[in-house]
Amino acid sequence: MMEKFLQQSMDTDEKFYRFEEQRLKIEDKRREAEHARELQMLQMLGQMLAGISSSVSQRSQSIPTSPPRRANHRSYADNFNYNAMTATLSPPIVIERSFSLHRTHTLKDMENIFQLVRNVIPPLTGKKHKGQDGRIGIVGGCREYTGAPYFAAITALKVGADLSHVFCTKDAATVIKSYSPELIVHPVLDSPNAIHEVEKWLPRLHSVVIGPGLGRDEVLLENAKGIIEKSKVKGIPIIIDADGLWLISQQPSLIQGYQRAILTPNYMEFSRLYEAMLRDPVDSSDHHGCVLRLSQAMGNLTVVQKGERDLISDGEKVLVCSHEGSSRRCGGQGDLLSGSLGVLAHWAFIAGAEKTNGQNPFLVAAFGACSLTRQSNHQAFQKFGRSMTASDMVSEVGTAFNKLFET
Ligand SMILES: NC(=O)C1=CN([C@@H]2O[C@H](COP(=O)(O)OP(=O)(O)OC[C@H]3O[C@@H](n4cnc5c(N)ncnc54)[C@H](OP(=O)(O)O)[C@@H]3O)[C@@H](O)[C@H]2O)[C@@H](O)CC1
Ligand SMILES: Nc1ncnc2c1ncn2[C@@H]1O[C@H](COP(=O)(O)OP(=O)(O)OP(=O)(O)O)[C@@H](O)[C@H]1O
Repeated sequence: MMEKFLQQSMDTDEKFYRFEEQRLKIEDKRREAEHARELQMLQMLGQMLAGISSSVSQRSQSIPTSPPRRANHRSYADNFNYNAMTATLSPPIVIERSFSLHRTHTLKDMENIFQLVRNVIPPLTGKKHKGQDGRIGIVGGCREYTGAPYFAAITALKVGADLSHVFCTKDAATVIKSYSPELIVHPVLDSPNAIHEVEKWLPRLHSVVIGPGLGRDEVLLENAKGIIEKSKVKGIPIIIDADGLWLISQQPSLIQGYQRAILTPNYMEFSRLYEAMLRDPVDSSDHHGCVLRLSQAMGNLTVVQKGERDLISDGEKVLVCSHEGSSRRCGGQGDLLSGSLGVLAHWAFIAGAEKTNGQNPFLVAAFGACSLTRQSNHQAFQKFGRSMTASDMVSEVGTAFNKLFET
């Protein structure tokens, strides 16, 4: 009886995967045709620009053979130099399906990227001092939203950062402190010299996460803008989430071309950004193309489009993370993602090209953070089902991390 049931279940699986494989092949063909069309248009555009001015013509001639220049991933203090033009016209478009629905490829490709994530995790040794494995700053937290910055900051610690700072409004600070004695909370975000107060800490921070629970108050958004500008000058990796993305959709040039930034939009935030940058609505039949185009339009910075499947792109590749989570969609899950990404982005950034096998470290970090969030969700859902909350996910981060990256 049991054998028959298992056989039937395997047959059904087999049929499903065969069907999915066919569907993916058709989808790939359609995308290839679309990319060929895009390349043709880009070439025409390059020719048109060549005729406009000599300086533009020099740039457009060099573009077809050279991919966008990457920021040096080794030192935060290095000067940053990026030519936004190269992103708009960059031709090397490679779609990488890291997690296709075809079983054999799925496991192999997923495993390869997991291995890269494992490579960048710093070893725990007796030789380090406090702070060396990560000092992360979260900019957000106002009267309405105190949970979001807490979730991001505590997740950063649970992933393995040594210190987690929250820069929030005065109102929010006591509340956030009361959630956790582990967090360092600065009640400065609505003070008259907020930017300066945060800037003082920047030399000691390895990455900043801007936006969880920031709200949309004009003064707070203006202060967040100043903090982004100061962080850019210092070359610090910046993760922008939630209301930080609202700010970027109003003023994309604030982060455009800064390749040490990672944007983590949910469905709504992605649509807003896409429309602001591409002047077109999102094409719901081509999610890969949309995330690729948004990343290119932003100057090849890393974009993580969260959803049923997370799509991660740096304008050259698209990674897909469909690691099993659950159907429970309680608020706060994106905050866990941005907090864990703060740490992983720092680790991947300093790890060096040999550890990431030459891959963009921020793609590797984003894949790690998405998988970890989904795994935490999965484990918490197994225990609590419909009553699961973001706090339950936070409790699972440690075991989820061990399961994915340390076994
Ligand atoms: N405990 C706390 O403190 C928490 C605080 N948080 C903080 O809240 C702040 C605001 O963040 P946000 O994401 O709610 O704002 P926003 O972008 O306006 O989106 C809302 C609109 O988008 C829509 N919508 C969303 N997803 C969609 C989808 N997949 N598909 C389709 N539609 C979708 C949805 O539409 P609706 O379903 O209501 O019609 C809704 O209208 C921010 O600071 C954040 O950090 C949270 O982190 C949670 C925990
Ligand atoms: N339909 C889905 N199925 C499975 N996982 C999902 C689904 N939608 C989102 N997720 C996962 O949940 C996490 C957070 O995504 P979500 O879209 O909820 O972010 P958010 O709206 O910014 O969250 P927050 O409530 O913190 O603001 C991501 O890791 C994403 O992969």
